[in-house]
Amino acid sequence: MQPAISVAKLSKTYETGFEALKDIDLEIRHGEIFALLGPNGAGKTTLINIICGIVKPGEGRVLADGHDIVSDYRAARSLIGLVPQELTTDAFETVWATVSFSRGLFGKPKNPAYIEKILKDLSLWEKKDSKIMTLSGGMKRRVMIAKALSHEPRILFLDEPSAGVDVELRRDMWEVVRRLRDSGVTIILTTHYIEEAEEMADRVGVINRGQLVLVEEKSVLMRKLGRKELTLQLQQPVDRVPESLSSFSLQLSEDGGELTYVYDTQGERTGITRLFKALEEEGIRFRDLVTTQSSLEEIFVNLVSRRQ
Ligand SMILES: Nc1ncnc2c1ncn2[C@@H]1O[C@H](COP(=O)(O)OP(=O)(O)OP(=O)(O)O)[C@@H](O)[C@H]1O
Repeated sequence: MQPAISVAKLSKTYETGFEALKDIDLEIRHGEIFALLGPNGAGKTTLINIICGIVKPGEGRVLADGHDIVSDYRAARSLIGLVPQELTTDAFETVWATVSFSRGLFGKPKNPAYIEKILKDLSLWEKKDSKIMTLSGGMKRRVMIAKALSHEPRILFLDEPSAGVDVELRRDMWEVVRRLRDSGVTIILTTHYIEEAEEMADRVGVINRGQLVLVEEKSVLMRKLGRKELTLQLQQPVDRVPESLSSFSLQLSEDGGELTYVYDTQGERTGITRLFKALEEEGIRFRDLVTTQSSLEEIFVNLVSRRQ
């Protein structure tokens, strides 16, 4: 099966000479929620806008379910729905008219039953005859999603879905997005909220200064996050780790004064009790200990700052 989206060697330089994307390779799988994480100005919107045909690509190639987004634009675009960062709806139209009109733009025949379904799924049914300007910000955002879904796309892009949205509504949005994924829609969302990526994504990509610096299963990232380091400051330095402690994969500091042990906080056993017993048997005493744990936030900050 073709990937939902395939991006190969994609670069983009704006007319100002600014290089917004550098040599991006990325494949999005069918049915996944992919979170593209990155600081302001990293290139997230540029990447999404290129895939959705709003910004012209530079070098490279983008396929949507095998269709080239330039040479086979209509086929590619009809597969894609985009919920942009800014709310862009006609304030004087009703919810029903706005969403139906969007469907028409894609040349799709009228399908009131389908429009009814998406409005109900997004809890907008009661508001179908309300003018957009009378809706709350959260409702307006739902309308944006309904518009993006109006032509039955199989791939949905959400650009910063929870920017400027309160915590409650954010949780609501996550629920909506999950339900869409369960119905078979592939979701790509951009965010700079690490919490959002943690909560929602099957895979996470980190983009910084136009480069994709990491793509990883969230579960793998979380396992890395579950790892903790225990550092023991020894009373007496040792010149090597004794043979009897080799099964613990300890790291000895250069001066021999510190031993570091990495363990999994989510594992059934951390091995710490066994380690302490083995140390005692070897006559190795410590005067202090420190534990540290890295968070997704820390991994993210490290990745981003390393490339400043
Ligand atoms: N039309 C344009 N002409 C020149 N530079 C642009 C243009 N559009 C975007 N840029 C620049 O490209 C860089 C990437 O912008 P982009 O909007 O893709 O970032 P982003 O990761 O989506 O950021 P944010 O989280 O702030 O939305 C920014 O430095 C931006 O100023």
